[in-house]
Amino acid sequence: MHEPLTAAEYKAIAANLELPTNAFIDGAFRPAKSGKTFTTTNPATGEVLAEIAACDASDVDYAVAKARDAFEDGRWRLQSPADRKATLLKLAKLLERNRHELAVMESLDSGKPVRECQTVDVPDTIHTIRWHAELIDKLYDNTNNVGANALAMVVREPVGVVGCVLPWNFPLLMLAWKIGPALAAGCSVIVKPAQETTLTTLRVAELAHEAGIPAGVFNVVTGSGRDVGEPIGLHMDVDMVAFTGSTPTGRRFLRYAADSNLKKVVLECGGKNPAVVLEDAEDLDLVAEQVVNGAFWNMGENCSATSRLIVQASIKDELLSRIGAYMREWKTGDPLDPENRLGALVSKNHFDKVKSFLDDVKSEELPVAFGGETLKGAYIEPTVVDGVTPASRLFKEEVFGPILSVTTFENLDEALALANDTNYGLTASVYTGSLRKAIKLSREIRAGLVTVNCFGEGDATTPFGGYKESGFGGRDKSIFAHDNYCELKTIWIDVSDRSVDETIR
Ligand SMILES: NC(=O)C1=CN([C@@H]2O[C@H](COP(=O)(O)OP(=O)(O)OC[C@H]3O[C@@H](n4cnc5c(N)ncnc54)[C@H](O)[C@@H]3O)[C@@H](O)[C@H]2O)C=CC1
Ligand code: BAL
Repeated sequence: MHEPLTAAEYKAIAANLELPTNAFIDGAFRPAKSGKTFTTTNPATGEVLAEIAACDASDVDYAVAKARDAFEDGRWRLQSPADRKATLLKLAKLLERNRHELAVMESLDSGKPVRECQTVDVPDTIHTIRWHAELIDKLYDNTNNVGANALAMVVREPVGVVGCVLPWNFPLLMLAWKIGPALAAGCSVIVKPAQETTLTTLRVAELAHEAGIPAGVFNVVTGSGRDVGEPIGLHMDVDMVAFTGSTPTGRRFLRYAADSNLKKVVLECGGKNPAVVLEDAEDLDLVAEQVVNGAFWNMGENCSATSRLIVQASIKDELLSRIGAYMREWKTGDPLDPENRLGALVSKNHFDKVKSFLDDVKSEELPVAFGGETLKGAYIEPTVVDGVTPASRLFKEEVFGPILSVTTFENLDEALALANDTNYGLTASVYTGSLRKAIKLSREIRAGLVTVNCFGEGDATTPFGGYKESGFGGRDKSIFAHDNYCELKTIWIDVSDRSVDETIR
């Protein structure tokens, strides 16, 4: 069902797309109150795609008021679990019906290869919504064993109005990671997509309305971080913010919460993720394939991207030659051509940031093993840089682009020290044929997700999020994500003899 189409078929869909341009509040598309707009462009061509409503604090206030009304009157949260589940499953079906349109819209707006949008982003988005829908009527509240004199219940209640502030690298999927559990829990949401990638979020809101999610429950307020993100963060009537993006902006949300109503904050931020390859790794072809996938999937615009290859010195040359062979399969070019595995970077600004790392590589005279050049437009060749030491900016800072650094080690302790030599702690991969070493490294690397002899983000059942400056307050995905969007309430009822009516006794 999610097989890619041909380039000609994708281009035909692109030519006939109707693009949403207004915010979606209280069940309807609405322009910004100010009437202002911003331009969204296709980063692969520079072509203008649409003028989108540039909302501000007054639109946020309106959306929060509508979301609060919806929450308080219970039009969603008080529906039976079976009814909410049915509506979210209907949304999953509508996403499936519109899968080609969504894949093309995502590709045009972000520069992502349509092949990835079609085979990864859209199906994973649908699966995420479905997984959280299916969870709704399978959760039980607790009755605790507190003895004969009391009845103690611990029940989950939806946290309330949730601001979901999203990044541009996986617009559909990050939307699903937030709204899946939030809507399943019974919350109302105000989604703020990244300005670079607004289109698919608006389309999903429209489909959610068609599926039967009541007005006011799923709102999208479009605009900049300053004009929309900040007012959400500072709002006194927003109960929680779920954020994915950079660590500096994540820090701001903690400040906003401290300066307003102590709203709950869950942050999923950056990474500087190592792949540690030991000389006893059993299959170097598999390692090369996984490292290339980890480093260059989504142009490296991925918080979980493998960005530091930490390899035992004795096998470095052999591994690099196999990595080079796999890289030949990763063609860069027109995102609407399903032959291409890398598309354009998301914007000229971001291209300039990633290019600055290539400029550093040149000025530090680091050996470039593969790639290293920019291509016409916002494209950067997949690049592998050898001989990188912990002193280099490339070893320390998140690149968020297709550049992999290579550093060697001699023994396990050195490997572990290099892997942990970062302020981040999101993901790591370990490649070894020794179970003992795999367990030692996966337990001692300080990261929220460690994959052994593979690269990936787990599936819908496993939590995703980071240690250290990669995350705060909770995890995305899995039943743990559902818990983020719930408050726990204890109800303690005295059932001791003294409370029993004498006439009944
Ligand atoms: N998943 C991740 O870990 C992501 C990491 N990044 C990293 O961040 C770098 C910068 O990318 P940006 O798009 O600037 O990320 P960002 O963290 O600034 O943006 C993420 C979201 O926060 C909003 N935002 C920005 N400034 C805000 C503010 N002052 N108050 C409230 N909301 C605000 C944005 O509009 C967007 O919706 C990238 O180069 C990459 O290194 C970017 C996107 C995703
Ligand atoms: N890879 C999914 C999470 C992120 O990049 O933000």
